Amino acid sequence: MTAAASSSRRSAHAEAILGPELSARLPQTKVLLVGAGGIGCELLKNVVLAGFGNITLLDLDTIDLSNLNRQFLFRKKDVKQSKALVAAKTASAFNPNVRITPIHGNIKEPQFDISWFKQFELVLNALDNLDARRHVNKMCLAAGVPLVESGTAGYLGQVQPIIKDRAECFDCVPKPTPKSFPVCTIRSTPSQPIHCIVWAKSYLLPQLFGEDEDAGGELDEAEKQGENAQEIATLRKEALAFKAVRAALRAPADPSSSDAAKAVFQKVFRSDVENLLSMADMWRSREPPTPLDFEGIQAGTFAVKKPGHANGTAVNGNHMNGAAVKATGSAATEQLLNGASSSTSSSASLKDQRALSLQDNLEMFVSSLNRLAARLRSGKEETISFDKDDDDTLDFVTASANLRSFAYGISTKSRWEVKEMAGNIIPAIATTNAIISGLIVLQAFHLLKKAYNSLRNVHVQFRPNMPLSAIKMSLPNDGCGVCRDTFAEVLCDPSRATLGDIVDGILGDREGEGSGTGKREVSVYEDKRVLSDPDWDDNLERTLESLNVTRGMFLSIVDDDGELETIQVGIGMLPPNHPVDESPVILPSPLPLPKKKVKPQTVESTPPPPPTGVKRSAPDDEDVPSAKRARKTGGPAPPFSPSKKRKLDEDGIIMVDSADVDLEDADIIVID
Ligand SMILES: Nc1ncnc2c1ncn2[C@@H]1O[C@H](COP(=O)(O)OP(=O)(O)OP(=O)(O)O)[C@@H](O)[C@H]1O
Ligand SMILES: [Zn+2]
Repeated sequence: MTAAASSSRRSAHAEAILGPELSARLPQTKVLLVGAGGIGCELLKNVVLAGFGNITLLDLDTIDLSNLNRQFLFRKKDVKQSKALVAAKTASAFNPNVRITPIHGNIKEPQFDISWFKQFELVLNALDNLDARRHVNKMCLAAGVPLVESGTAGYLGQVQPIIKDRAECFDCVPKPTPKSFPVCTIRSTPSQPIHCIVWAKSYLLPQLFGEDEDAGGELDEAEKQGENAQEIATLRKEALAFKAVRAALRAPADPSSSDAAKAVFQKVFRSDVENLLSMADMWRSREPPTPLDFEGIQAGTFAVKKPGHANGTAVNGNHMNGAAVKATGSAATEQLLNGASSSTSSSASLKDQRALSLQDNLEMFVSSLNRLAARLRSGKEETISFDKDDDDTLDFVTASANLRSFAYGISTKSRWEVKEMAGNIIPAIATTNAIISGLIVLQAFHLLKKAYNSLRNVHVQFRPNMPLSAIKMSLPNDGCGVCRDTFAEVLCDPSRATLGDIVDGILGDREGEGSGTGKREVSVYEDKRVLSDPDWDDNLERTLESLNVTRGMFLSIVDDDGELETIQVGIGMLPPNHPVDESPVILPSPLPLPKKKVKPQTVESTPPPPPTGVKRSAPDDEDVPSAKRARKTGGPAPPFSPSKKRKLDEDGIIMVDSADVDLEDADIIVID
């Protein structure tokens, strides 16, 4: 058979389904796939077999052994190789006519700017995190390229076509916080195993093995600002106590000694619990905790009441909302006998899945703490953070969480369960990825054909009588702070172009037809940094480079009267042949003309203009004076020190300050 005949037989089915026009276009259609993981591998196979001929595949990661159960373009020999490169190589063999360009990189890198995105007719996302999804959403809006967004979490999945001005963008609907726990639930009144696990992973472990934070300075500041003095005194006492145990963990010691472990134990499972117990009000309507006794547990003479039943938990996966999805946690671990050795049911024979007794947990606590301390003492690591695949940290979190559960009468979890919960693991299901990848391609066809009425938001759901639901597209949210902006691109040399060149250039003089909106009162931001406002123009004469504004970033020009849409100016690079003696700025033509805002209230993103006042000037000694004026967020100080709170936020676990939250209600873990 000739090559031509084989090729026409290969595409016969696709042609029959897609029709001659679309199938003739596909070999030339340039498509970008972002992510070569669970969805990405399936999707790449689909787009190659559907007949797309020019595919760019981008992923920042290398192949892990654990990917092989569902990422079928990879084999064992490929472990540690670039996902993009291996996937491209494997899938190229499915069609000799396809050109796949793999890129091993992060989609947020500056070279992937608006101009770069503009080369594609279509972008398909197969990502696993909100941050990257938000970024691609914005870049596609700015570049005017349609996007198909997707995500799966266990049995659930979603596909969302996004096209500027015609359908909601990824940010039109605020995403629910993945998980949120009131700080005091984690800190003082845990009632579920997950509360103890979060405490061990995101509070205790960083306190002992994370960066040494000068809580003192922050507390001084909080005191000056009139925060509750008693609370600050308690926090100060606690910070000092932690300083002492941190020092003990780092001091040279006999590796077989359990002194440091005992000191930590006495502090967190005894003194802190006793302190809490002394606040009688707290325990009027809930069971008081029991301080634990180190020697008593070791000797088998110490007993706590039997733990109650815990509910299943919620964990967070790569569902596109970043929302937690309820996973049916295994039944509450068996009621444990105090100090007795573990039960030996058949399922418990697997080492990681057995239920751990109080004694087992104490042993694991001491040994893991000593192992972690030895790592610090060896000088190879300065800090240690949680990693589900790091046995020492997993043991420590399992044991600490379970000991806390014992103190609070909560059921405990096996090491296996803790790994799943602390590592935010939802078992990925290859079939869901396959269904979603098929649906992505169907939506991609609608976009290519401009069959906008056929576009659908599709959900794969856990409902046997209706596993798929397809919803007509909603129009963009007028309050969306992302897709309601007006986008433009400026090509410039950041070392020569000033902020004023860009802002004045984009606003234009308004004398000629289509020449911008003219001079008006605006504030300029880069992300959350204020670079100028009507009363503060010092930065306008500075170069973008000196303001740390570089390729790939956006300058947001916000109308101070709040009447016109914000202009988002993407910073791109001058063409290589641009003469050096010419202006270092190429403005878009025509200049962007932002529309009147429908509603002044934005959902999120673009920060509101700061309050204007007297003219301020930037202090001379500051490199980027504007950074100082970044928006302030956050309410009253949480019981964690502010920097600790930030840490927890970054960790993906949001602590809600619960001063005015009803505890019973707030205990609910948010799920999508
Ligand atoms: N900013 C980014 N730039 C490029 N690729 C990204 C970015 N963020 C995530 N990815 C890629 O998106 C893919 C998502 O795939 P998936 O959800 O299957 O995750 P995974 O890392 O392969 O699996 P698991 O998290 O279960 O180990 C990953 O391969 C990841 O490397
Ligand atoms: Zn939007």
